[in-house]
Amino acid sequence: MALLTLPAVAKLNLFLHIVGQRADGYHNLQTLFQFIDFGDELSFTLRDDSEITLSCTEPTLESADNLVLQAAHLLAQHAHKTRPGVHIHIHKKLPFGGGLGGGSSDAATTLLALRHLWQLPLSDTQLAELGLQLGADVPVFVRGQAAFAEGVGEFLQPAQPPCPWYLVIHPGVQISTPSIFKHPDLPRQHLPLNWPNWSWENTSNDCEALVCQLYPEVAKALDWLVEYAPSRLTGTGACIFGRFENETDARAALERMPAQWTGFVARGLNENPVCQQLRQASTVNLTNKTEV
Ligand SMILES: C[C@](O)(CO)[C@H](O)COP(=O)(O)OP(=O)(O)OC[C@H]1O[C@@H](n2ccc(N)nc2=O)[C@H](O)[C@@H]1O
Ligand SMILES: Nc1ncnc2c1ncn2[C@@H]1O[C@H](COP(=O)(O)OP(=O)(O)OP(=O)(O)O)[C@@H](O)[C@H]1O
Repeated sequence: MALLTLPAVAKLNLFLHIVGQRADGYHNLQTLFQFIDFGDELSFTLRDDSEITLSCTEPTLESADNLVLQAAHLLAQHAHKTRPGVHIHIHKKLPFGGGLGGGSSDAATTLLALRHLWQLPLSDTQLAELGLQLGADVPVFVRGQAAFAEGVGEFLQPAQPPCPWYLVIHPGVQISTPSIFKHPDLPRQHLPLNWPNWSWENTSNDCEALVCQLYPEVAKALDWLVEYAPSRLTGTGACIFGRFENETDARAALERMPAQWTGFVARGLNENPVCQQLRQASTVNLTNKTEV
């Protein structure tokens, strides 16, 4: 029986400005992160030995470089030697390489779940610092609040953007984040904005023009979606999202979406639901292995 079953939701970058580049090649960003109520699901079952094992509905992700295994092994370095082992199962629903932060969210949910199950005295700040070693998007999922982020994503200020309905479309291409950040034509000198003075109109995603040029299918999907709602690329793509005032309009657009793309409707969230669920789970009697 799964001891804990927890969500690992997606994020959107409501805007993404590249304001410079560090000496090590990483880019300094200004971005606004919001979660959406759609994502993967992770189940954690304690084992009788000390092994950490993984299964996934997507067989190609069942490997040692899965961010979930990396997160678990990283956290194990901070646990007592007698900590129990754990089997983690990922029910993958998020497209990978989609700019939705699926791998990062899975890693963050793993860090939060294992801190809870292994009862580790690590603060959110310490956990977010560990998460940053796994990926630039992990800290915001660990801290669990919609946020304006600077640096590579580690300097976070909580934010409360409006929570509209979104139609998220995957145009069927996979885009590697490093390939976009390495591209010579990527604009890297956006003038820093003075947070919290932002609006949809005075912001953008600086990767969007380049991604549309390199991947015509993304451009085609954006041209289609923008007829229904203000629309934008998330992260380095390939997913795009349109902002709707209500669910009915978002679902009506989804119904008309050309069949070659996949899409889903989701609500914006300013709190990562895994944090809410773990607060409730803290009352669970671990010795009885109660299911949550
Ligand atoms: C584009 C975003 O999704 C925006 O939220 C993130 O910044 C990307 O986060 P991520 O997928 O967790 O990316 P990481 O695994 O940390 O980095 C992948 C690669 O992208 C490049 N990279 C990433 C983030 C950043 N601020 N500058 C970069 O240049 C680096 O070459 C890095 O090796
Ligand atoms: N648990 C995981 N889920 C998805 N991808 C994973 C996972 N662990 C490792 N990866 C690897 O990470 C790559 C990027 O996946 P991910 O879903 O995080 O991309 P993304 O949505 O573009 O993220 P971002 O917005 O952070 O760039 C995948 O191609 C895959 O090889």
